[in-house]
Amino acid sequence: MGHPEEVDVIVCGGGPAGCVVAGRLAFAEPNLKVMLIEGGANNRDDPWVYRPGIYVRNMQRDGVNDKATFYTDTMKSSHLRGRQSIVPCANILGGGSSINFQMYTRASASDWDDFKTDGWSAQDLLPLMKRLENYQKPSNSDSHGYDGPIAISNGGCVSALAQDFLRASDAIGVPFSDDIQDLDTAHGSEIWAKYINRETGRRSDAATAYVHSVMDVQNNLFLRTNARVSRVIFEGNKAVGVAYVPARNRGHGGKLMETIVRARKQVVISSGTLGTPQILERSGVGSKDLMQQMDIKVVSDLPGVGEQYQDHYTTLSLYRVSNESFTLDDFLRGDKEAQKELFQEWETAPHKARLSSNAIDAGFKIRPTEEELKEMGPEFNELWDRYFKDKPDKPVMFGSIVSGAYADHSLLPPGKYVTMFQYLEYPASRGKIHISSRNPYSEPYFDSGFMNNKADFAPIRWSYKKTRELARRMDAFRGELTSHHPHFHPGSEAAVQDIDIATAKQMLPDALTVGIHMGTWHRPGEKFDAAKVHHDIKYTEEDDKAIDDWIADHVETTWHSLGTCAMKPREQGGVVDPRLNVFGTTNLKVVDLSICPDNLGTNTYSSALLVGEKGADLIAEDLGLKVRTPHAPVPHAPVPAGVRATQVR
Ligand SMILES: Cc1cc2nc3c(=O)[nH]c(=O)nc-3n(C[C@H](O)[C@H](O)[C@H](O)COP(=O)(O)OP(=O)(O)OC[C@H]3O[C@@H](n4cnc5c(N)ncnc54)[C@H](O)[C@@H]3O)c2cc1C
Repeated sequence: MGHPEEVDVIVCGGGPAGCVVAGRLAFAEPNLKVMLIEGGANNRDDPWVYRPGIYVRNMQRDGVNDKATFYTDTMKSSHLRGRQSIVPCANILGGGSSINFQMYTRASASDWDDFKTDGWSAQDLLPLMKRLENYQKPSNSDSHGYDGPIAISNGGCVSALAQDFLRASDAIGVPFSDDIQDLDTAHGSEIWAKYINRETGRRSDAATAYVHSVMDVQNNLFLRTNARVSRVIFEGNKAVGVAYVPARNRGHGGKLMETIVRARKQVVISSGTLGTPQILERSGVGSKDLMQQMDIKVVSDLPGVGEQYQDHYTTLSLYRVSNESFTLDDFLRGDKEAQKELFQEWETAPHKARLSSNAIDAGFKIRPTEEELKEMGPEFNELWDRYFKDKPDKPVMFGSIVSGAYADHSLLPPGKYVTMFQYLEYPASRGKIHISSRNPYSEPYFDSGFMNNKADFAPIRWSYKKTRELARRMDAFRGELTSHHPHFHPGSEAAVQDIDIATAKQMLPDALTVGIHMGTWHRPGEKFDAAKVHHDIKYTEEDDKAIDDWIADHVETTWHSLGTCAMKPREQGGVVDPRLNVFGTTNLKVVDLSICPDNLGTNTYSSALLVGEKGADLIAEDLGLKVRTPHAPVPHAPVPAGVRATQVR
């Protein structure tokens, strides 16, 4: 069917927030014509999307996999010791939810309250948090929902390493809980839940849940993919449509091939934290000075557009584990037998296959003790007093274990690994993104801002030590992979201990070099025994400096971008009002994570969905409609009516 040239509502960008808005509005009123325009490809029934265990492939950057766009810092950063950071974000229908790691967590109640915006407190948003969930885990918390389109479960399997992690967590003072996503708990560990449907084994992405579901039963939702929105069309200050170009710039004699679609009622920008400010600026909404430099007519002078970029910061350390452990390493490094076994398992019984998991089975949220705070320096302590002290529901760091190396396996020695992820949840550093030209194919000016506030070093240093202590107390622990740890002085107590001799001999029984001695180059590791680990490693000032250098050299995005079009008063640099209207315009809203005025301590898919649900309600209200629940049936994943998903079998 051809596409209409005029519709009622246009949604630009098919990430989680955009899919929720488009799907909810179209389902609310079959006579309302809604168009969703997405820059990437359609994700429908793509096995490289819906099989949960293959997600790391989405981070390949080989020119064939185009499911992600890679934003690189324009300038080298002195805060990263002269390095440029890279932030991949989604370029596919479903946005981040089609390529992300599927880790389910939620923001703390105080995160929403800290927005200090009418209608956006945690209490206001709780019904919407429930509305979006099909929670498939047992829980004592009353904060989850059971009839929504997004499935949350433990996936098809939970590895034994997760239990090992949880026991070791307890040993370092982080207690186990059955649900730390209750909006309150800030110090505890759990079996980490996943956006995977327990009944089908499939990834629970936002396009399948909100868009394909509606397109299966109605014909008022028009989907345009591989189409990049270049700008919003205004009549005066009123948004009346958008122009888009083909996603790939394939010549056309140097001319822009723009197609224009008109919107009778509303234009919604949902192109994500890094995409949305670029569309606004190309449309004349942004800093007046920048518009004038780019020769763009100013529609609304909003200097806050593209500013206050935030993320969470990841460092990761790799540990060796016993040869008996199940990890994804052989599968990931391309071992034919391992791949055949796991893919076949998926084909026969996807709901209980090892691939219907992300292999990230356990994790924790942590806050420092009074003693630990003393070690964390004046910059972090000042932030602590101002930001964390009186908000006991805010964790400082998350940690999680991956059963396998999250790394390029061609660069690793053979063997089995676990990855300890350390995530800084509320960095004090800030970055920015702005267009460098009015041409939609031009690279923007991007400054991730990573580590540009010194307060961010101490909590990452602290959590590196914590996860290291945890790893050493796991029964499966067999050493630390030298290349993925700080470079401590070889004489220091903190010096990294690589694989132990017993495990190395088991792994390579015929090798002539296992155990050779060449001083600090090669030294056989002592046989390891977790039961003998009773004290924490003591770090010197020099060791701490080695950790800080390692952080500057390696810290990267957690792919949780937010904040570049903040919902706050215009005079404070705000871009949208509490109803998500863009200041100085009419019929134009922004609905995605760019609207967050402050950080959210969570893996952000849940928050993007929530912002989408809130945006859908606000637009429905503007149009005199009401969102219908339950939503249209999700393809492959029917939710039996009236029975809690946790009780269905
Ligand atoms: C690699 C990765 C791993 C992650 N892991 C997790 C995880 O495990 N758990 C979790 O909770 N969260 C995770 N996240 C974060 C989560 O997926 C995001 O926070 C969420 O997707 C943000 O939603 P959004 O709607 O704001 O924007 P996005 O998901 O960024 O969606 C924006 C959409 O707009 C499109 N777009 C951009 N520009 C244009 C344009 N000009 N025209 C048309 N379309 C455009 C993009 O292609 C994209 O589809 C991860 C994200 C990534 C990238």
